Amino acid sequence: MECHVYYEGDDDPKKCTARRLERFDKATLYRRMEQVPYGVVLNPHAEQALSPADAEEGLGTLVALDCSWESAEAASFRMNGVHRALPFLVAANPVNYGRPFQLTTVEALAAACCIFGERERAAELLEPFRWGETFLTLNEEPLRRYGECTDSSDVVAVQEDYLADEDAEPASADGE
Ligand SMILES: C[S@@+](CC[C@H](N)C(=O)[O-])C[C@H]1O[C@@H](n2cnc3c(N)ncnc32)[C@H](O)[C@@H]1O
Repeated sequence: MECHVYYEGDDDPKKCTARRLERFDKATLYRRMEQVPYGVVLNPHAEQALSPADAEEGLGTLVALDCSWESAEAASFRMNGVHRALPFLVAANPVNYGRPFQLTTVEALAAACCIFGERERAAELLEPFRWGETFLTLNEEPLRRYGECTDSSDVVAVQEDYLADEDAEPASADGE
């Protein structure tokens, strides 16, 4: 799976996972939008959830936008391709550990590889990050279940299980 990143460059360069991916030759970064190839665009604002059915649509290419979360509004995702949101998964990076949906660029690319059945590629992307393996272990079950789905509506149905657990947690804590 080829990994491409449109690099906005407005986030802390020391913590930027896309720059580290480029340094380790695991993804290609672009400073100009028109240079970014067509593919499955990982876009948290997309209406449809990513599923194994999208693997062929993207022609073996994944695209992410690396920018700060402040500037990651819907209008920033102008890349050419099939736009998909990742379903419920939690971050393992130290900045957002345990937070659902807001993944780093490398976590998002690795999650998409797993959903497309390319777990080895996911592990390879995460290898330069000390918390990389934790992302795969923390999300092992949902990633496996999403990867077994047929289409986006299946993925959303599986996601409901995890969202229901999230809702239940504060209620049980309060319910003493
Ligand atoms: C907003 S940037 C933040 C990058 C961070 N500065 C870093 O160093 O990795 C994260 C990118 O990963 C992808 N991404 C993260 N969470 C996602 C989700 N829930 N659905 C789809 N794409 C997601 C998007 O391309 C998003 O723009």
